[in-house]
Amino acid sequence: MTNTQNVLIHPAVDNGVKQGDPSFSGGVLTCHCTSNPVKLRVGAQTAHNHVCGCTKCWKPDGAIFSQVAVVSRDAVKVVEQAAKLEVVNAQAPIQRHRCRECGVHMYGRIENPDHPFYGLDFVHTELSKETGWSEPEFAAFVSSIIESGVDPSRMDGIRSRLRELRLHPYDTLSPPLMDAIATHAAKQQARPASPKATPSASAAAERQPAPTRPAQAGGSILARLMNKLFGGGQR
Ligand SMILES: N[C@@H](CCC(=O)N[C@@H](CS)C(=O)NCC(=O)O)C(=O)O
Ligand SMILES: [Zn+2]
Repeated sequence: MTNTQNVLIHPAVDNGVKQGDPSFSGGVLTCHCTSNPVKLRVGAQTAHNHVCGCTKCWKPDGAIFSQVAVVSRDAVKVVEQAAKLEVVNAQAPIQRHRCRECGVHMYGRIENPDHPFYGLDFVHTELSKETGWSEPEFAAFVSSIIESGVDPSRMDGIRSRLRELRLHPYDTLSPPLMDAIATHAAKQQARPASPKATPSASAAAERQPAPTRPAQAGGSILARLMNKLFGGGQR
């Protein structure tokens, strides 16, 4: 059995995941500057909170995962020191606004209205003193921690620890989020997500070799959408 002792994920979960309060309605996130910190008011409960192993999400010192949740962009407002914020990468699908002094990411915004998650901002609720934020539910982009320098031999222990914490490890996003992305892709393709085959059509399909799709520049619509969603490796 894999030893999960001494496996640290993120300070918010290392001592057990603390359940959120469904009636919680928001709070203020503060950057790490000791003077004139940036403050962000998030006026709603978050959703889809998770730990993320990707190299792009902000992590506190020493953590191998970030903790990140989504909230409606309408609920997010910078209330102090907005001038200290800069966008990490304006080309990335998620435009992460960080404090240029302490480096903490205050919020990530999707500006592309065609993105499946348009309308949602990404926030790190550990930056708030308030308790009751929605709890992390799963672990995303787990294999990506190797890109940050984690030795691949540690992956079994890390995945076991995540399971112990009931943060199911996925190498992309959770099934509900991947389903939302695929549903968006299917709609963009202007065909129903689950076309109903008539009995005669499916019998005919069994007799016929599978039709080959015309080659599309950049691959399938889902592949292109995934590229648009997660970017092409730029930081
Ligand atoms: N393996 C890549 C994965 C990066 C990635 O796709 N991150 C996801 C989860 S945060 C994403 O949505 N990226 C979009 C973006 O960074 O704008 C890495 O670790 O850098
Ligand atoms: Zn991430």
